Amino acid sequence: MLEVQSLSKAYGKKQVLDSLSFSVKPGEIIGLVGENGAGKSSLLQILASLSRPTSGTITLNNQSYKTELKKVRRQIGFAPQDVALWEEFTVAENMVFFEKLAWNRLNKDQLRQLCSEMKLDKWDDPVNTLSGGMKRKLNIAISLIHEPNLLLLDEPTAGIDLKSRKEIGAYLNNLAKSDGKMILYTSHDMDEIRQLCDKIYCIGNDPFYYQVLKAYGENPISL
Ligand SMILES: Nc1ncnc2c1ncn2[C@@H]1O[C@H](COP(=O)(O)OP(=O)(O)OP(=O)(O)O)[C@@H](O)[C@H]1O
Repeated sequence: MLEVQSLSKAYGKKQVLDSLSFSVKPGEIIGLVGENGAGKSSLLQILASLSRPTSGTITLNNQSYKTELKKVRRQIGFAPQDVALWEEFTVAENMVFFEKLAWNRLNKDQLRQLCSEMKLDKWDDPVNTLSGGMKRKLNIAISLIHEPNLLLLDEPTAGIDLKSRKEIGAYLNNLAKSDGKMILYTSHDMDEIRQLCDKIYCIGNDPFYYQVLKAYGENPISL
């Protein structure tokens, strides 16, 4: 379980996140929504342990981000908004490269299987010949190599076609429901969020998203 207590983040004098408290249980998919600049990416970066909060506490499966960071990091998978891949190398070469940086060992067949589960079958193709959606799938596959418990995805479906969205959604749903992974996910697509997520957290001071989701009959939680 991920537990966040009174988490705040300021950049200089600019307060971005103000005393957020929430939790995520195994098997839950949480949608994070909010206007541009509300702080969604800032929150994911803090939860990915790439940035520090100004104040507040976070624990993952009872392990503290402050005192047990090494153990915590092993349990986190993060796919940032910007796709970071070796463009000239093939899908296979990228997977093998990132496997070398991971904590656990997977052989080539297992890495290929990970890509196939994402419906990414271009194993021998250079990344610079892939579509944006395929690159995003590869980014997610890479974030799963070390079998994290907590998966943080920053707009994984931005700018990709409906079929790939559905495939990514189905895959994430399976990861949560079959493997018990905790997934936090940002998107500006309300239909997708409503279909995929168990809970929706609205970040920021603007009540727009909250009101839209209420009008859809959802029960969003304002953080
Ligand atoms: N490293 C930084 N230094 C200073 N300000 C920052 C930094 N990172 C983010 N910010 C500011 O914090 C605010 C929140 O940014 P963030 O990227 O977290 O929002 P977001 O909700 O993810 O936005 P978007 O939907 O556009 O991706 C913005 O005003 C941004 O300019």
